[in-house]
Amino acid sequence: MSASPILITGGAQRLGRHCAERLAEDGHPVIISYRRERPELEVLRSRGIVTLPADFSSEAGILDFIARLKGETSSLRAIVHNASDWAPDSQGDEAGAAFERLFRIHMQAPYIINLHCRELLEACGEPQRDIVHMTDYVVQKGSKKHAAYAATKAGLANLTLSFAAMYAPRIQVNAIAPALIMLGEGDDEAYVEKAKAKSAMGMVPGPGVIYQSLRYLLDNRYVTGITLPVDGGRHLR
Ligand SMILES: NC(=O)C1=CN([C@@H]2O[C@H](COP(=O)(O)OP(=O)(O)OC[C@H]3O[C@@H](n4cnc5c(N)ncnc54)[C@H](OP(=O)(O)O)[C@@H]3O)[C@@H](O)[C@H]2O)C=CC1
Ligand SMILES: Nc1nc2c(c(=O)[nH]1)N=C([C@H](O)[C@@H](O)CO)CN2
Repeated sequence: MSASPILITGGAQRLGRHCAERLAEDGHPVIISYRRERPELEVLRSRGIVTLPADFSSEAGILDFIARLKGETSSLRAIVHNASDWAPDSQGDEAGAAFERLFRIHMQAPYIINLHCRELLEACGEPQRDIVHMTDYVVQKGSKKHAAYAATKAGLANLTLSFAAMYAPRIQVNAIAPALIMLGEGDDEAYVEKAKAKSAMGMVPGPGVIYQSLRYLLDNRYVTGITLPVDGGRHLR
């Protein structure tokens, strides 16, 4: 029986792309979702990674993606809910719609996909099946500038507990809570120094530390319902 694919949502760039490429190098079939077509997707396709368009900002978009995913595969080894929008808080009339959009991406999409795709994970004939939620260190402390982002990631963190209890023992459900892993294109030197100083390790590690953490969860038969901090010791500062 051929191996079941691993799905990474939002896998066209940065952490998701890194993990997709490393998983493919490790011999796993990989499916990613993306929202915007771009040249980098051809590189992923050339490496045998299946790319499916998805926009999780509406329930219809979530359900449309699930239908196409089920047309692509009859089983899944794992689902990594990585898609995310680090949007700063909107002010005024925009605030409600912006909050709702982050709720859909960070909470409703993982929730509906986990419910509708349980059957794909159950159909996997391999010894282990996993769901991994990408949350964030700020779940623990909130954020003055990204309150809606932090709150919806906190909701995703709580869904980890519920789905771990619901799906045990056949499916393990865990979260990874990064802090600063990769910089954004517009980050200037002052921002970098300030951001690095927030953790005890004082560094910007890059996406390899996330793949190491994902690998740990995918390879460990006895871990479920946990959140793995990958934050350089933010709590120590
Ligand atoms: N980078 C970091 O330092 C940190 C990251 N994290 C978390 O780790 C994960 C990966 O981070 P990172 O790689 O920086 O993520 P990105 O900000 O690069 O976002 C990942 C992908 O999410 C997709 N996405 C955004 N909105 C939607 C939507 N409405 N529907 C479908 N897909 C959407 C984007 O797709 P497209 O590009 O195709 O539009 C994007 O490629 C995220 O969950 C993030 O919150 C947490 C803390 C720190
Ligand atoms: N979807 C995203 N979420 C987050 C990002 C990002 O680039 N995309 N970046 C961060 C920052 O690195 C933050 O951790 C710095 O303190 C948080 N979430």
